[in-house]
Amino acid sequence: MQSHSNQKDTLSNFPGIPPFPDDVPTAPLLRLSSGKLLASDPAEYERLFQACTDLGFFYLDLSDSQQGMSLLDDADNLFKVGERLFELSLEEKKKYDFSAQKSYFGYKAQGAALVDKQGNLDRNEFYNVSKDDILGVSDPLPAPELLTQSRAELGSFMRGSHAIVTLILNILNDQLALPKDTLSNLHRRQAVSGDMVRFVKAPPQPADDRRTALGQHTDFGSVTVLFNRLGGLQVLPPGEDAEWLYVRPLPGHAIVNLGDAMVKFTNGLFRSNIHRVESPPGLQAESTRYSLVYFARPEDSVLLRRLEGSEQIPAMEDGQTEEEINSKDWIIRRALGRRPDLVSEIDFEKSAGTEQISRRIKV
Ligand SMILES: O=C(O)CCC(=O)C(=O)O
Ligand SMILES: [Fe+2]
Repeated sequence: MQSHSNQKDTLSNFPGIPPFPDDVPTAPLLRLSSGKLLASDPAEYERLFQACTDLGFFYLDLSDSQQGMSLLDDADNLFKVGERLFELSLEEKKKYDFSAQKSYFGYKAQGAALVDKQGNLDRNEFYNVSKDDILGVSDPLPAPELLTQSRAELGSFMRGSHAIVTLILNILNDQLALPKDTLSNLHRRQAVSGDMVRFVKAPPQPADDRRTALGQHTDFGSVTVLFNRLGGLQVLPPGEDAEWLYVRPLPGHAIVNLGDAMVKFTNGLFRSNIHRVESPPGLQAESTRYSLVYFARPEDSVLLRRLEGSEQIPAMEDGQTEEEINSKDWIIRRALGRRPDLVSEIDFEKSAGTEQISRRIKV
């Protein structure tokens, strides 16, 4: 179905953006096709399962299905909204920082979070928009006028992203031979959850002082759908001597990764890969980096524990215990635990996710 010229288009750079360099090490992510997954192609199902067990990160080609194309259009619209959103004054944006109320939605200024144990601060700003707010599952939070005007675009992007997440969950459910709809029933679109869109902006860094913009972490939830144009995202593959590798942004594709919840549900069968954001490589370092993310998380009350009902999910080992924590508490602990303005003494271990499992290093 895909012509060669189409393949070439998807590999070229984004228009108007300096090229991603050819001489930096990049991660060998599998490229999956949304068209084939939607058409229930068994080989593509198998590749999805592989990607989720090996790396927990993959590209999803959205240019080869109607549903994918429409999500790409929605993402384009929101990139424009994101640029305008961060142009608002810091004073205005800070009105929407709700972290003091233990909410992870709203604004986070640059430098509000630690990137490492040495105390270095982050170099990007976020704005998190709740899916429940936009889709009418919960009451709307106060928001800048621009976001109020963009509710239709946000809703369309959220529905499109949630549909892709549900497709992925249903295929994984099938591959694991879990009882029908086990995974999707933990992620119902109209149920209360931490699902959200994140707008990210990282300004260019001074040439003599380029540092980590977003510290290494695993995502907290289930499935993340990420749109990048400039490089800078890096992943740490499994293993003792692993080195950080860039993820090259591809036009027409989303970057999809699994989060901690999927590791817990499958007792470590699926991976939630450690990643971070550095200054963009090569000529791209001079540009402002924007990204757009949809985070799907389990519904708030879901316990993050091994699922019953699949022979493929490893049994608990003798002496292995599971913490009793639900999705909502997990997200708050992880998300706000590294904010010096909120926590008097930061405990990196306490706010950690599944990094240790992700590294796949036997101790
Ligand atoms: O900006 C990016 O490319 C990645 C952001 C990210 O990893 C996150 O927000 O969790
Ligand atoms: Fe992330």
